[in-house]
Amino acid sequence: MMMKKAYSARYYEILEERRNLPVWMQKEEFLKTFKENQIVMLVGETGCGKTTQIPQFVLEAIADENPNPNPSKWVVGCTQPRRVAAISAARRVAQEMGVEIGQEVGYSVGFEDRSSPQTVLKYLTDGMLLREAAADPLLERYKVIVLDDVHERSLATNLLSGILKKALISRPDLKLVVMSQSATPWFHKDFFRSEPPLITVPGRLHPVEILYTPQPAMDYLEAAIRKAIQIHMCEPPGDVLVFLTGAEEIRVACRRISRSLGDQVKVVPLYSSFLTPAMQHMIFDPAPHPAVRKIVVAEASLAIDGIVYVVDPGVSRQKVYYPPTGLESLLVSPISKACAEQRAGRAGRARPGKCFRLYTEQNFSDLSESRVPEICRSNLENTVLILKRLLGHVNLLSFEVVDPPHPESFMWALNDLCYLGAIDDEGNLTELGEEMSLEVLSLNLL
Ligand SMILES: Nc1ncnc2c1ncn2[C@@H]1O[C@H](COP(=O)(O)OP(=O)(O)OP(=O)(O)O)[C@@H](O)[C@H]1O
Repeated sequence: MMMKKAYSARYYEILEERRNLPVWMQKEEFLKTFKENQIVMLVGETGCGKTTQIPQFVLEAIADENPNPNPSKWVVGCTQPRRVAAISAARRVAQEMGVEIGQEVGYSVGFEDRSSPQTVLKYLTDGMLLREAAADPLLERYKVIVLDDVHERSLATNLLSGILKKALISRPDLKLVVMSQSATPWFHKDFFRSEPPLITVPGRLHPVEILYTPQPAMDYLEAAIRKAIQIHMCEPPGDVLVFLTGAEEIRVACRRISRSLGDQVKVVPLYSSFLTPAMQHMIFDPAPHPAVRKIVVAEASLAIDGIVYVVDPGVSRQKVYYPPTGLESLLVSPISKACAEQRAGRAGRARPGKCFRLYTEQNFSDLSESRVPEICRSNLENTVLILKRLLGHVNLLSFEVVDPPHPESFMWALNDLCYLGAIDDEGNLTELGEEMSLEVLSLNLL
């Protein structure tokens, strides 16, 4: 491949693990499809190897076609809706490729940029790529963009769909890979000029038994802590993944579980502001002894091996918009059925597992089918400010995105911004509008 150097024994060990991931079964099909098309769609279950392997296949395809590539012109950018996923994937892929993080493989999230002129594969949040598009709307420094986890329907990935749609027409040399865990509006044949090929990677999930509570838990934090302890006391060996909604709750739960079970378990918190390299080892490495059970308490999940039990309280912290006040807030809200199924799926990767839902079967049937796109849960005035700042004179009504808001809502947002003095009669940002857009950008996209 591209790093011409002697590899360590660990490199070959990891290579063996990688070759067992489901995406490797379709590597040749992917390489051929990628080489023959400008856009490729890929759908694959959690843990099949999308995030870590596909960008490396892309590097291989580019190297096949360009024997002397110029790193400053053919960077592969892989977006993630969450920081924790971008950092974790970059570190893992650097290890898999036997390179130092920040050199050939890097990441860029929030205020942290671990990339360099040598970087050929950069993991970044979708918000960071959107910011880069402000200065470089055709994304000239990228040869390939891999958009990951588009099923999450984040605002930034949605806005990137409009930017990429234009860039792909202006730059026939730019390529796009869109990856998802399930079918998404990206796959509708009308969004791009022609229908892109779709590669489906079959999962290898074992059956997962779903257990509901007879009554919904009144205090989901308390119920989740008790369930984790009970699983350890009553269930055969196997690691546990507990979903909670934020750093504070995760810290409380970790403390309480550790206090109750002591060194019979290894309790690991997983949230973005706490993802040090040492923490990452604790999350992915098996427990120090087979008799010790690993319990990961997470706000969002990564594909972690060895999980057999999942505790799902049925909620997550989500952006919610309340039109009468125009305010956006992060509220603990019910997840969708699709999200509940993905959470359950985390239990069945290694062997048959169990998912303990801390709510009733009726509560599950009442959940919405899939996640509401973030653009529909956001204050559109903020979205207009972001677009105006990033794209200048863009005609918002002709800016097509995969998950479009109602066209009239754009008009209302523009009217309100004019009324506030953030936009002038020609639709340009005023000085006040520039200031407001800067604030909105840093709050929404970092
Ligand atoms: N940071 C890491 N450290 C160790 N192993 C990892 C790490 N990240 C991923 N892996 C391994 O690679 C496998 C594939 O993970 P990957 O994130 O590529 O899957 P995925 O299909 O993208 O899953 P998802 O859709 O849930 O993101 C995991 O099951 C795990 O074995």
